[in-house]
Amino acid sequence: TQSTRPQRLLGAVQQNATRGDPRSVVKTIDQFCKHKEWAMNVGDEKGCILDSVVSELNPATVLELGTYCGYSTVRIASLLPPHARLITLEFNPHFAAVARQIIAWAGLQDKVLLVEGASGDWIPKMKEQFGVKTFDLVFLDHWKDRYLPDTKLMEECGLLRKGSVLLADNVVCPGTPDYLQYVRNSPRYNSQYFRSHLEYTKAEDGLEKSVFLG
Ligand SMILES: Nc1ncnc2c1ncn2CCOCCNC(=O)c1cc(-c2ccc(F)cc2)cc(O)c1O
Ligand SMILES: [Mg+2]
Repeated sequence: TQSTRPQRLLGAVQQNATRGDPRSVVKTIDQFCKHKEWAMNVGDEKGCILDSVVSELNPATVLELGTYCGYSTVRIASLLPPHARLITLEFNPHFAAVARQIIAWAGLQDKVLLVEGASGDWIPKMKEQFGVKTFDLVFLDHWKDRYLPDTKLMEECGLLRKGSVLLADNVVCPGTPDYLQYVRNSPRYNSQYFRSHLEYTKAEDGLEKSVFLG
């Protein structure tokens, strides 16, 4: 049977990256996507912005919506303090299977809980299922039309506290206009746009960082 792009990406990691070395996993994926096949990882340019937000925040509890192959999962988890935890939700079981192996190759499986399913189903169950109180950081990188409803759902479920940070990928390309309008106009958020480029291309894209004010 034909291999899929995520499987080819996993193969590249297993052949070229050093086990237990997150930076080499990240570098290998970026090389693959620049020189072999484009894939929808946040990429190295936006990835550096992600790294700086994570490092500045030093979060104890992180939620990632949309794991894909685990590229941003590895970037985030590699910067977390020892007892911090990252919960990442992936809808597509095939993507999840590849991501588990990439996260394990990076040696980060003890910091990461990968949950398969739709964000809308899991967000209301976070507290009871995983003992989460609130998230210090949420990285939104899943279906672009789910950013706004899931943000409202997180508010309603009491998963955000004063100072919680939402960091959203692709707010320009593919674009999340309803989400942007909400976080930029709501008195409950302080929002800031970090201009960048769509991963591995020259097209404009960026990350929106929104601090929940409670
Ligand atoms: N737990 C969950 N609950 C609900 N839904 C979920 C989920 N987990 C996953 N999903 C489903 C969607 O996951 C992937 C979403 N990401 C993208 O679609 C994406 C697309 C591009 C892109 C593509 C083509 C272009 F031409 C230009 C840009 C770039 C990006 O950086 C992207 O992130
Ligand atoms: Mg993205």
